[in-house]
Amino acid sequence: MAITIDDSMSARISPDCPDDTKQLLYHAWAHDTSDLKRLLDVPGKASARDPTTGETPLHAAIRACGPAPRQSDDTDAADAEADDSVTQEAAETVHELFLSGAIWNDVDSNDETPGCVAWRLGRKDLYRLCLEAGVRAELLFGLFDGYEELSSGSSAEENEDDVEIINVEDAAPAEGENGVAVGGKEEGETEHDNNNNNNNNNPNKAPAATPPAETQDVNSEQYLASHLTYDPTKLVDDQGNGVMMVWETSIMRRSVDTLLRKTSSSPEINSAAATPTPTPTPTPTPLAEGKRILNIGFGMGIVDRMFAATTPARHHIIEAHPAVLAHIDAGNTAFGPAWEASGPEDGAYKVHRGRWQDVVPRLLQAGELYDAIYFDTFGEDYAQLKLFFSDYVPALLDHDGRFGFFNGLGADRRICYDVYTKVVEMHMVDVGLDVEWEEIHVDLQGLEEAGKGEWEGVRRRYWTLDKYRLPICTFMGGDIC
Ligand SMILES: C[S@@+](CC[C@H](N)C(=O)[O-])C[C@H]1O[C@@H](n2cnc3c(N)ncnc32)[C@H](O)[C@@H]1O
Repeated sequence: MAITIDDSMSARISPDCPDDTKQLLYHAWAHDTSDLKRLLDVPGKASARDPTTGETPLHAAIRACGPAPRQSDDTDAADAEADDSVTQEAAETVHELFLSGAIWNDVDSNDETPGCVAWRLGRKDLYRLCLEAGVRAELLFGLFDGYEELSSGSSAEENEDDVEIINVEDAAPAEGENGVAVGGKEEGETEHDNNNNNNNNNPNKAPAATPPAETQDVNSEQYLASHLTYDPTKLVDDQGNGVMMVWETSIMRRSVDTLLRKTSSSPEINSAAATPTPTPTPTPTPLAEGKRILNIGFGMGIVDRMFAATTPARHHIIEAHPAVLAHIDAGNTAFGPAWEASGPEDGAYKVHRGRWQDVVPRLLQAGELYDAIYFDTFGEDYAQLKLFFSDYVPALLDHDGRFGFFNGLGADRRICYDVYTKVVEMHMVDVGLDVEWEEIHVDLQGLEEAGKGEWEGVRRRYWTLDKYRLPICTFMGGDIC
């Protein structure tokens, strides 16, 4: 059920808001940039917040614009001009706030970041400013080696104890943005201890926007020591975290099709990731057989069953969790000893036991090279995915091969998903990889509400978006067709 949000000033700036914060919010709301600048004289002020509503100056500046007028032939030219001028003023205020260290992904009491407000109101230019700030902040965190994972922030109540906000300008010669890991998990010792309490270190299964207070970290070590439960529709750990769910089957299908398709037969590849366009359902494409395939993360074996059906020349699977390996050993899957023995030569079909971080160097040493690599782990942060595609993909992938990964980065919130898309693109370029995004529709029926439908028995709704951006990564100058 859609929640109605009251965007009025009286609803957002509470009577008990401290005076200095009130002044900031009023000036931001009025787009009074020059006076606001005067008030932003102390680091941290740009991210002050109303203790009741969580309103920050960024929220106020964006919210004050109201909904964007609908474009129609009857739009009054004078009204359109007036609106342009408001947007322009708001953009200046937002820009100034970012320069002064405003945090792009603080959430208010409606569980909205400033970017979420901009999107809801149809203020695309302001949304873009928030997106760009998020990308800069995340790249900056990367330079500091500070990835934990993109976080969509936490609720205002969780931030009541905010004490100090450090402006990253003090720490690095950047553009004055606050460093914040966007999309995910817990943060290190930064101001975002206060903002990003989403503790799910898993780029694949991204955290929910506002985790329950009892949410605990999911880290790789704990995950790999946890008890797992398989049922016909999902694999969950002993905290109830969804490791893999059957609703993702269509995403696995498209991933395999994209990695192994012989020719590009659909027009749906869309590299303008942050401004996606709807894509038609593709016609089935013929898949290449006899390829050399590496899949990291067995889970429910969904993607491996699809890979296996193409009769690969090599099919290597890396899996680290003892319970998943025991599930395979117990004969519950088609990937036991008989499958391993069925390969075209010794060792061609194999489940490599252990963490990919330990197994992959051995594969490299053995001179393995693959045509298709898929990466979908659990309990790991973005830094691990980045490490994999930066340090290992260039050595493991044949020159015209394709690499893909489960793209759940920041998938609990549109802006985090968009920020991650850009960040991944930039990091891939750094290592000579090109990424194109195929946008596919996700049927959200049964996925709408936490704890219900598909999410019954799963503690966090890690997917909320109706579009999945499927990455297709190739070497630059290569041909994805
Ligand atoms: C999301 S599931 C993979 C689902 C799979 N794509 C499918 O189609 O069913 C993630 C898997 O990665 C495994 N995993 C997590 N960390 C790993 C690591 N460091 N090395 C290898 N496997 C890992 C988990 O145990 C789990 O089986």
